[in-house]
Amino acid sequence: MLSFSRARSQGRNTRPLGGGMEYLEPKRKSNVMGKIILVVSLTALCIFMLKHASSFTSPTAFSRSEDGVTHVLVTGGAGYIGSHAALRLLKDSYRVTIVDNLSRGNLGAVKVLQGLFPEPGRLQFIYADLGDAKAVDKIFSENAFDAVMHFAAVAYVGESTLDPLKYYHNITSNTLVVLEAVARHKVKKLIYSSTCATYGEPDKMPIVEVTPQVPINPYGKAKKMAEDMILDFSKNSDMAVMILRYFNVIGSDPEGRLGEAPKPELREHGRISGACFDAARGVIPGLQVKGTDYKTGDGTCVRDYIDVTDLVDAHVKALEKAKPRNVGIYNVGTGKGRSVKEFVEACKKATGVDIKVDFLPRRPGDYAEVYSDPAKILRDLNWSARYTNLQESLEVAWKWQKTHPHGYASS
Ligand SMILES: O=c1ccn([C@@H]2O[C@H](COP(=O)(O)OP(=O)(O)O[C@H]3OC[C@@H](O)[C@H](O)[C@H]3O)[C@@H](O)[C@H]2O)c(=O)[nH]1
Repeated sequence: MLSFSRARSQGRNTRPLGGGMEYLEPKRKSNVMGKIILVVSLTALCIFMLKHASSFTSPTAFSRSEDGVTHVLVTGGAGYIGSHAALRLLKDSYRVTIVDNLSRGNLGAVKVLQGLFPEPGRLQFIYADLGDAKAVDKIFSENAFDAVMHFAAVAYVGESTLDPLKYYHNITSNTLVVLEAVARHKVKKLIYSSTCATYGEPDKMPIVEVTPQVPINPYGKAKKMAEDMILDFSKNSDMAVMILRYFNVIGSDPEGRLGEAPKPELREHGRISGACFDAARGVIPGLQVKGTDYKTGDGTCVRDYIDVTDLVDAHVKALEKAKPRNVGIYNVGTGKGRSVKEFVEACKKATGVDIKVDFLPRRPGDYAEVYSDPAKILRDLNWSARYTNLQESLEVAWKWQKTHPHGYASS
């Protein structure tokens, strides 16, 4: 049989096919013998490829874990939390497919990941909207996912009160599309990004997983609806489900590769961390603290700030420990509440900037105080937050912010 090296030495073109195989361009003017050899070689190549189909699939069709590598679909993987999760999964040798419509996420984050993991079969990015059920089904048909981590969602409490239909549609309808695809294609595991906002404003702190969920804003209500859809579906399914209720996520990759880069046009709805950094950089004149008359120690809202590195660690643990026909619901927080005023002081120290602060009336949709009891996740998944120093988490995030004044557009 004609070897590829000999073909090359004869000046003939070859190109990689993946899996260590190459496509051999036929000689233009060959004799009959040459043609026979070529046909035999290509037939042998085809048989070999069919037998080892998973190694030769195109870049838009990754395989399931038959080759020992678990394939995880990360929806919203171009976003802040999704990109950090994808990085962690890739570091842990998972195969990752990111699906994102880039409405809130950044292509720059995907490019960073592609630069870090360029090897074939590690990471693919598919630009698609989860609202497009046909496109989603095609993605599931062309790939074989072992697990889905469903991060993609709009996620600003303030915005949800101003544009509730966007939230109800994006969060519930898109989750339904994902669930239908998961069911049709028999994906074994689902890890869902839920939120402390589903609890609303409970009477008793800290919040445990059985604390009644009485959300008070459209964001929390839509997330609760999505949880309910997943729970109802899971009752007659073999799927392993983990629902993670995040508290307030901060920080960024300690190695400075990824960060939080919200869209500038959404700044008015932005989270406290983004607003603090924008104020420290001088992009906005100062930080607006929204509400000082809450029944809390200093009158500002209390939140439980969880570092994104810890959060993605919880996802990997959830993925590893998810069991068929089982649902795990976990709070992901530090167990410690900090007021907005405390947050601002920590941010001033972390950035070294004496941020100007203005005090404004309450923001609609806000609840006074939430912090988690993280005992259940420690007991079941052996997870606890390690980065619990608020200032240190903000210092790490600030480093990325300073080197990326225009977000990923700076890279
Ligand atoms: O500019 C700002 C932004 C926020 N805040 C205050 O800071 C506190 C935290 O607000 P954020 O918008 O950062 O976060 P929220 O608590 O509203 O929700 C956040 O945590 C739960 C997640 O699931 C949500 O996706 C996330 O947005 C609130 O009291 C808010 O009013 C300000 O005072 N000024």
